[in-house]
Amino acid sequence: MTENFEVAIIGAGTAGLAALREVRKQTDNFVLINHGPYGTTCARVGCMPSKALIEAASAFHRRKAFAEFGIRGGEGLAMDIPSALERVRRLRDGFVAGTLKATEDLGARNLAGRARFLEPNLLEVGARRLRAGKIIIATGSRPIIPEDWRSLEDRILTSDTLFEQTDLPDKMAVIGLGVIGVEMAQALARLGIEIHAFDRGSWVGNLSDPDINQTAQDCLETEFKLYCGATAELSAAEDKVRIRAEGVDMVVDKVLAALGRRPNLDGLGLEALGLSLDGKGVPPFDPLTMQVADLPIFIAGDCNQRAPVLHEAADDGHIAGRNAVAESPQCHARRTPMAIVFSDPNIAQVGRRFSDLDQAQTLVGAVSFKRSGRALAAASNRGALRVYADKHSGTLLGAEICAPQGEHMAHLLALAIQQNLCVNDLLRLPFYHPVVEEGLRKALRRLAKQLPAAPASDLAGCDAFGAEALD
Ligand SMILES: Cc1cc2nc3c(=O)[nH]c(=O)nc-3n(C[C@H](O)[C@H](O)[C@H](O)COP(=O)(O)OP(=O)(O)OC[C@H]3O[C@@H](n4cnc5c(N)ncnc54)[C@H](O)[C@@H]3O)c2cc1C
Ligand SMILES: NC(=O)c1ccc[n+]([C@@H]2O[C@H](COP(=O)([O-])OP(=O)(O)OC[C@H]3O[C@@H](n4cnc5c(N)ncnc54)[C@H](O)[C@@H]3O)[C@@H](O)[C@H]2O)c1
Repeated sequence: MTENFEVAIIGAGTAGLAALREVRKQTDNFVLINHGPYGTTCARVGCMPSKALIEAASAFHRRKAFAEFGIRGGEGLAMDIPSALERVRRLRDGFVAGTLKATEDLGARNLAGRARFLEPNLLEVGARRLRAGKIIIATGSRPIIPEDWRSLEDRILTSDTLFEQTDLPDKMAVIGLGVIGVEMAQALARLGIEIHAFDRGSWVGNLSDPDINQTAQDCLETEFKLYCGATAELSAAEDKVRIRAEGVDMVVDKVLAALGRRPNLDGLGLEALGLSLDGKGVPPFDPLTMQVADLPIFIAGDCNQRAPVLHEAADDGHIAGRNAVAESPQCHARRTPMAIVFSDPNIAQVGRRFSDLDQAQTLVGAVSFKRSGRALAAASNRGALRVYADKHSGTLLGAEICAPQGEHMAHLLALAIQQNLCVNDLLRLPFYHPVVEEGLRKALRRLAKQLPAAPASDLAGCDAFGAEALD
């Protein structure tokens, strides 16, 4: 017998739950299908446990600046890694419990099982057949592990297993220096583990501006060994792992694989939709409506690979949920792109990527944080930032950042870009003293010098003194 629903949501992660919140406002005739653990990737194995580990590692790392501040005894401090990991899991459990509240009153409308499309409106879950007017795919993604690494079994960790460890070994490799690789390599190094980090490409943290990429590499290299442009070959060495790459032959205890994530779309029966899928198995969809081609199907969150970060997954789910219960799909304006790597210094990207800009039409304002007054006071004076603006109008286009408290400057810039502000508009706004944002202002002033001057009566035209205590 086929059961009938107005809406079926596949996946109870951030995107699926955001969709559920919207669908429930309009109908009770829905079903949520989830295959795998509940609790969302973000809370269970993603944003939250990773940030908890980073905080522990950074707190311990701070001892290295103690002598500079006149604090003695920092060398005598020790890291208790099992306790740090226990705290990560304790916090994680609290975050997961919070997400479970979203499904606790669903009863039979919450179905544990793997969904598979038989037709665009018909799903199979185990022995059950569910027909739904609209279907939302929100199945997330999973870490990529190359097939030939699988024989190394638990010597290969991923973000799915790292936080489950009760202790960590003395020497590890991190392979892949995108977002997870950079965050975790630095955190593990700060916990006291000898880290060797490899990427087959030459970019770290998904940056695309060569100057900021170099700055980021210079900063990270002071804490662990970086091998960029090195494809690592792995093999077993007794109970350890041998790593060979150009000029490298070493044995490590464990490897953290951070090679990217694959969308959980295989096994969903998407071939039943009659669409051509891209190389990652993603069907064509409209990012403004989340609709898949012209089908009564929506695709939200990491599984569509558009912007695999939390707030975008939540927005995707919101749009998909609203459109699944709308008479016809409505377009939604999307937010200014923003990505933050929680390394120290923070690495961030806002607005358009440097690599996507037409360089002939773009002005750049750059600043180093080596002499930032506030960063000097905090002994965190390293990093740089580059802001991009349209050559003719001065409109802010984007920025790439590797700077202390870069996460906050990224938000400020995202706000300005979303409001279509120009360089001088932003320079007219207040900057307090002494804050790291004065560094951003310096970069903006350098941009302003390349644009027609602001009116003399305008505070946007204030010059710098060139002394940390005056600017
Ligand atoms: C280590 C790590 C750190 C991160 N840190 C950050 C951060 O600091 N900031 C940030 O913005 N983002 C971060 N992210 C990214 C963020 O976690 C994701 O973008 C977000 O969680 C994606 O949500 P989602 O709903 O698409 O997927 P998920 O939360 O993974 O939900 C997918 C759900 O679908 C279920 N499912 C899968 N296949 C099927 C199927 N066939 N049938 C039914 N159900 C299925 C899964 O069990 C899961 O419950 C991080 C990710 C990782 C891995
Ligand atoms: N702070 C955050 O917002 C945050 C934190 C963690 C994860 N995430 C999300 O999770 C997603 C996945 O993160 P990720 O770091 O796994 O992927 P990623 O795509 O960011 O980086 C993967 C890296 O692995 C490298 N790589 C791939 N195959 C390789 C190989 N065989 N050998 C060596 N290097 C190889 C790539 O060159 C790339 O630099 C990201 O897209 C991100 O959006 C976000």
